[in-house]
Amino acid sequence: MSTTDGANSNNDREETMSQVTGKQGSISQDRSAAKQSVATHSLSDVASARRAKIGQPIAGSTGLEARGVHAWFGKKHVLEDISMDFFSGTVTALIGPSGCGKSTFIRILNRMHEFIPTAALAGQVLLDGKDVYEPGVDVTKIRLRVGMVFQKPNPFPSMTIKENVLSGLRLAQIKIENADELLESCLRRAGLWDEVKDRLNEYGGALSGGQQQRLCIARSLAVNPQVLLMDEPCSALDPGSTLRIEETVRELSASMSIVIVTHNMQQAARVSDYTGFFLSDGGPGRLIESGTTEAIFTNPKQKRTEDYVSGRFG
Ligand SMILES: Nc1ncnc2c1ncn2[C@@H]1O[C@H](COP(=O)(O)OP(=O)(O)OP(=O)(O)O)[C@@H](O)[C@H]1O
Repeated sequence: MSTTDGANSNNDREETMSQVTGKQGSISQDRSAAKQSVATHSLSDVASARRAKIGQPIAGSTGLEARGVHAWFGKKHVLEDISMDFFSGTVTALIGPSGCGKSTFIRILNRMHEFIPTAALAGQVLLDGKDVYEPGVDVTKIRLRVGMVFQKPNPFPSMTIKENVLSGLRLAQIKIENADELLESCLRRAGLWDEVKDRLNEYGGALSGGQQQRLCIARSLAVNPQVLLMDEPCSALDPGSTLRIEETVRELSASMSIVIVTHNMQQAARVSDYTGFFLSDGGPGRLIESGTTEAIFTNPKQKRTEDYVSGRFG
């Protein structure tokens, strides 16, 4: 189908949005005004959008901001000039074809990129206005405030369910008064309590894949993160477990900022408030467009975004 045919193109976009959300999308008939520059949403846009939906933003937190981020592996430039805002109380999906730098970008957000010996970066990542890459910043504290859930569930196999949830506290040498209360609250927030409350001393490895992933989410929650980064958290899971994790993401987003990398357009549309579309045209990955998820799926400014969300490539 021709992508330059306006009528067909609009029909395709309407179809895409109704496929991914079950709703009819409203399509702008005129794309001539589309800007060629990268669109980013400001913290105030995010805040006001979210305020309208769920009330006041979380006190004491201004969120996470990436400013002009570049990344390299050795001499290979893999990310170019990425700026995005992630406000508390919102979910942002990062989408784009394989290899465009989504995982590298979220690893930069909690200083995991520097684990790789050839990795380098430029730019700023601000957490509540302070650069996490400033000299003297305690990296362990950043990783406690900005937690991460990976593609493959990775509970500690030789630890019980209870030990897994509380393991982050032990590693960070945080002492707490009432471990059992915290254990229950984390497992409840991760949507796993009812399934494991009578099995807390069994090994984490005895759980199903979906349960293991929710155990990993509970483990992240125990150290009370402000931001949760999720790198394709459902790609190894069946559809039922995927929906359960998506419900958990929506529930958790009331109290933190969540950034989720996903190849699943339906998932991006179901769980996120904002979406960023990344693309590499052979060179470094760039943020082609970001905005509200509804705008990205129903009325993208860039043709490449439209082509990607319509499944024409990637
Ligand atoms: N450890 C590494 N060493 C060298 N190059 C790497 C390394 N990790 C990633 N890259 C390269 O960096 C680029 C971005 O990779 P990245 O994994 O961030 O992309 P992605 O969009 O998350 O891909 P996918 O959707 O397949 O997970 C790719 O060209 C990849 O080959």
